[in-house]
Amino acid sequence: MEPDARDTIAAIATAAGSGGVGIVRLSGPRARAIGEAVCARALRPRHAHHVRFRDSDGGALDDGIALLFRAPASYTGEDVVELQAHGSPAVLHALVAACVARGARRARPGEFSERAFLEGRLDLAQAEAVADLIAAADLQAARAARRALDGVFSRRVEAIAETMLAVRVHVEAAIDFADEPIDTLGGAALRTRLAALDEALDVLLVDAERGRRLRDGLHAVIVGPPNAGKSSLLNALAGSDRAIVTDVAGTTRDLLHEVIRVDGMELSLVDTAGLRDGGDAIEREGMRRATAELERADLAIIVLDARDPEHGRRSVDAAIATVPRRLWLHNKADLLDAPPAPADDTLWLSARTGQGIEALHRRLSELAADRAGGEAGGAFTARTRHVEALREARSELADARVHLEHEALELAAEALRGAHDALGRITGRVHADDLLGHIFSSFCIGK
Ligand SMILES: Nc1nc2c(c(=O)[nH]1)N(C=O)[C@@H](CNc1ccc(C(=O)N[C@@H](CCC(=O)O)C(=O)O)cc1)CN2
Ligand SMILES: Nc1nc2c(ncn2[C@@H]2O[C@H](COP(=O)(O)OP(=O)(O)OP(=O)(O)O)[C@@H](O)[C@H]2O)c(=O)[nH]1
Ligand SMILES: [Mg+2]
Repeated sequence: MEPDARDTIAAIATAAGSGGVGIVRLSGPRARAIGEAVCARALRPRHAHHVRFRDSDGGALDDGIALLFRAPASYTGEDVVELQAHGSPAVLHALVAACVARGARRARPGEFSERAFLEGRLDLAQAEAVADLIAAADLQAARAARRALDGVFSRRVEAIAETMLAVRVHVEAAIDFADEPIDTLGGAALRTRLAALDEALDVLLVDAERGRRLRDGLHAVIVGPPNAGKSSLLNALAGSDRAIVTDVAGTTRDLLHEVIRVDGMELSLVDTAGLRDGGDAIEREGMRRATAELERADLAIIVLDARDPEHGRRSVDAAIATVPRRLWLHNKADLLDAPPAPADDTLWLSARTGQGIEALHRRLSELAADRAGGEAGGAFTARTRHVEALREARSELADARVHLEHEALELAAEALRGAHDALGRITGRVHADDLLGHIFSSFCIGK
């Protein structure tokens, strides 16, 4: 849409509920006219005016501060007016209604940031970082979202995309000289560049996966042999009788999800069916689901019976092979005669008496703090969508390299285009409208 064909949107920008101050924001070509009508006076750009806000009949609604930002120097890149009133929901809703009466439309969720994107003020990953910053549960996640908003992630994507483009141009040019072998057309240089691209993508993918954990928290799967106390542990951590606990081995069959907070971070926990050879059809299906769940786990919490920790170890070891982090718990420590000496990666505890649960919480806190790989690295937040796009880019790039080795230049060009598009989707250079709708509709209204 052309900027001047756009309508003017209005929404409460501050959180729901009462507060000291509440802000109604207008953005669009008529923001100034509507704002000046509500304030019954002219507004000077970037000047704080103390004014009386008026409804459409001229009645006084409140007094407050009005600000005008002229396009393009505003958050959205359009004319923006802020009406900063007392933070009463009744007053703020009436202010929005006063704007609507003068021709504004109520904004959809995320529409201010969507406009900032459409005006080129933010790219898509940065706009997503705005939402991630607002939703950040702890300071670590907030700092990382702030870096993504500053473009730390986007710049790395763009740098790779730029090299990718140069490589595409090279390959497309080589297609025009199809009779020549690629090696006379700078094939060696091309191979070097592709290898470097591959390397850069790999490094970025690792950082983006870390960024996803920063945003989404950790996903932990509780595994172990039947009857070890996995469901009891879930209940102890969740602080409720979420899962059925019995002394029958094979009680849990289906996956059971529960989310807890560890120092602000979301830790999603999944209780699973005990792993063992055999079992009935239902139990075997339960074990299959447990194993599948482990494939997307950041952390395996392994529960063993402290009296016989070797029991069931073989099935457990096989199941957790791909999980990056493990926490070994020897449960039912209350049944041991003598408490064992503490060890680094093993905790002794009792889900029944609660002994050792405190130490487990401390260990989980450390894992929460470590999830970004330490603060030093300038970590940024990322989303599953970004991680998947990077994986796709990497796999297309791998295909391109194989095609190139076989002098299949057209196929190589096609794969490179796929890789380039996948990168473009991260920053929104390449986008489908339904992708935008999907992303911005998950924002809050007024952002
Ligand atoms: N009152 C208020 N506080 C707020 C916001 C807001 O919209 N209103 N923000 C909303 O998210 C955040 C700040 N983000 C903003 C981003 C850009 C511009 C802006 O006017 N940019 C212009 C001018 C730059 C300048 O003078 O420094 C520009 O980029 O051209 C304003 C706020 C947080 N605090
Ligand atoms: N003494 C003692 N008993 C426990 C402890 N934790 C669990 N139990 C008991 O061990 C039995 C099995 O507990 P569950 O939590 O159902 O074990 P599970 O690992 O989920 O078992 P499945 O779902 O069958 O795989 C129950 O009788 C629990 O009460 C503990 O710390 N100490
Ligand atoms: Mg169970």
